[in-house]
Amino acid sequence: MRAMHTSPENPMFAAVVDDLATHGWSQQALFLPVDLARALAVECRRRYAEGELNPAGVGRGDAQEVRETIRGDQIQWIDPGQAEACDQYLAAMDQLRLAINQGLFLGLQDFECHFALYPPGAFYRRHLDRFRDDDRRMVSAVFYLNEDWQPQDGGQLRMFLADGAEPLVEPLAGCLVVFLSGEVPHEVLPAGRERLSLTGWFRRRGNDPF
Ligand SMILES: O=C(O)CCC(=O)C(=O)O
Ligand SMILES: [Fe+2]
Repeated sequence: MRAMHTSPENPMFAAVVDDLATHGWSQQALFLPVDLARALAVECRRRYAEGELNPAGVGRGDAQEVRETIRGDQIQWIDPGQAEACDQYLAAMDQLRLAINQGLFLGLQDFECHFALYPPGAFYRRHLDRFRDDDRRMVSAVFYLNEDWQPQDGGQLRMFLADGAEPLVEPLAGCLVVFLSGEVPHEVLPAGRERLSLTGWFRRRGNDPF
């Protein structure tokens, strides 16, 4: 990846920070090169074909359960050192984490993220990304991997903003959406074709002394 995309001076990072501060969300149409989105899509499809993705759950810890009437995506958490494309993505997101900390003083400590694959017809009903018993998730970030996505393919992300606006985002390859996890309810509309993304959360340190 070219240095431009991970430099803290990247004007796109400044735009994300500014948008988060003023509107609670941000959309960057070409946050990372489409080549990287393509490599991530290949990696996601490979893992799906090998049976590594699992139906996503709702809730947290022992209370977690699969409920396809709420969400129908299949996910796999990613770790560093598994694939070059994933590592490039994680490096970019770490730079973004530092930029957000510099601009908004959120004290973001880490970033957790998973591949998500919505088979045709899958959706995710309106929800907030923060758990009742765990408020470490501060900022949600979704990076889309779908080339040639058409509006009639559905699968848009709809956000419900405090001012009543309900912006829709097409899940187009290279696009990043970032929003405040505890403040922006959102939903994924039914996707007419397979829809791929990387969904993640910047988290602050927990209160737990361990
Ligand atoms: O894929 C998206 O557009 C959003 C996914 C989402 O809301 C989630 O995984 O919590
Ligand atoms: Fe969400």
